[in-house]
Amino acid sequence: MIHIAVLPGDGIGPEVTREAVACLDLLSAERGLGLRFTEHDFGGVAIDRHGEPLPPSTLAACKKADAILLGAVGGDRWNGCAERPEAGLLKIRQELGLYANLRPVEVLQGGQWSPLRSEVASGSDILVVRELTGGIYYGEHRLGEDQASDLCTYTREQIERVAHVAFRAARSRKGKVTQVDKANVLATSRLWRSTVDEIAKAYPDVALDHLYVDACAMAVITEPRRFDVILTENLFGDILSDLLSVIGGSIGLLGSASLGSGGPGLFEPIHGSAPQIGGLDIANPSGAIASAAMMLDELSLGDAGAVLREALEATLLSGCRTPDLGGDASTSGFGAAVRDRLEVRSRRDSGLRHLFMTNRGCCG
Ligand SMILES: NC(=O)c1ccc[n+]([C@@H]2O[C@H](COP(=O)([O-])OP(=O)(O)OC[C@H]3O[C@@H](n4cnc5c(N)ncnc54)[C@H](O)[C@@H]3O)[C@@H](O)[C@H]2O)c1
Ligand SMILES: CC(C)[C@H](C(=O)O)[C@@H](O)C(=O)O
Ligand SMILES: [Mg+2]
Repeated sequence: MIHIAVLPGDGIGPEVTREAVACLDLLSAERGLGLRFTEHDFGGVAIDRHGEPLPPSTLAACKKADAILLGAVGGDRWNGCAERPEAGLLKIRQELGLYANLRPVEVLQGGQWSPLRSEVASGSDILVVRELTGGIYYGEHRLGEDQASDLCTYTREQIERVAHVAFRAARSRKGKVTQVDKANVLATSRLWRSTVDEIAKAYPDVALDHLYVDACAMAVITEPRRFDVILTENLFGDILSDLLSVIGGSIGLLGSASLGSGGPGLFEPIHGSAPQIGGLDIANPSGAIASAAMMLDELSLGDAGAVLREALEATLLSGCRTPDLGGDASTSGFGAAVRDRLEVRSRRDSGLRHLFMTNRGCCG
C-alpha cells in the first residue's frame, strides 16, 4: 500500500487536485499500484477550521505518507490573518526538508499555444531547479512604520546539495546547467557562483555557465532553446518559473516536484489558487496531473508516470483544452478526457497481453 496525503487547499486547488487524484485512482486500480489517499486541511481552509494554515494533524499525516499531492493555497480573504495560508506552504517545505524544487517546462504542439514565434519556442525543454528552503524567504522579516527589511542568507551546504540535484538532472538530459544569480550585486550570489563552480568539477561531462537573473529573464524569452537545466535560488526560481510558463502557453500546464533527502516528496502545480476563477470549473488541471505523473516517477512505479504523461499530452494535442489555452473544456471534462485515454490504453494493453498469452498457449 502506498499512502498519498492529499492537500487540496484553496481556490482552484480542490478542483485541479480532484482531477489528478481521479487519474491516479484509475491507474492504481488498473495496474494494481495500491495507492491509498487521505485528505487533509491546509492553507486558508485550515485557518478557517483550525486557526492555522498547517495544523499539526496535517503535518503528522504528511510526515507519515509516502508522497504528498498539493493543490494551491491563498486568497485575499485571509490577508488580515496573523498567519497567512502561504506561511503554511513555507512551513511544510521546511519541516519536510524539501530543498530542491523541480519545475519542468516543455513546449508542446510546435509552440502553437505560445505567444512567442513558433520557430523560437518550438522544441524548448527546460528544467528549473529552484532552491526551496533557504534565501530571502526564510530570513528575518522586519516591518516597521517607515522601514522594512528581509534578510537573505545562504550557506555553502544549502547551495551544494541543490547543485548536485541540478548536475545529476543535467546528466540525464542535454548535459548543461545554467546557474542564475545577481553576482554583480549580491554577496549570496557570489557564494552561489564559487560553490557551483566547485561542484561542477565533479561533473566534467556537464557544461556549466552563469547568467545574471535580469539577462536570463530576457534570454528565456528570446532564445529558450539555449537552456537545459536552470539552477537558481529560491526567489529567482519562483519568478523565472512563472515567466517560463508563458512560453509553453499557460501556467496551468506546469507541475513540480519538491524533494529532499529521503522523506516524502511534495508534488504540486506551480500556479496559485487563482481565486477569481475558483469554483467555475474552468481551471486547467494539467499542472496538477503533470505533478501526479512526477510523483509516480519518484515512487518508482514502473512506467505509470510516463503513461499518465502520455495520456495528458495526447488529450491536449487532441484539441480538448481549457479556456486558458483558448478552448472551452471544463476542468472536470478535461480530467475525464485524460481518464478516457488511460482506459483506452489499458484496454489495448490487456488486449495485447491476452494475444501474447494466447500465442504462447498455441506455440508452447
Ligand atoms: N503553490 C501555491 O499554493 C501558490 C503558488 C502561487 C500563488 N499562490 C497564491 O495564490 C493566490 C493567487 O495568486 P496569483 O493570482 O498571484 O497567482 P495564480 O497562479 O493563482 O494566478 C495567476 C494567473 O494565472 C491564472 N491561472 C493560474 N492557474 C491557472 C490554471 N490552473 N488554469 C487556468 N488559469 C490559471 C489565474 O487565473 C491568474 O490569471 C495568492 O494568494 C498567492 O499567494 C499559491
Ligand atoms: C505562494 C508562494 C509562497 C509560493 C512561492 O513563492 O514559493 C508560490 O509562488 C510558488 O511558486 O509555489
Ligand atoms: Mg510562484
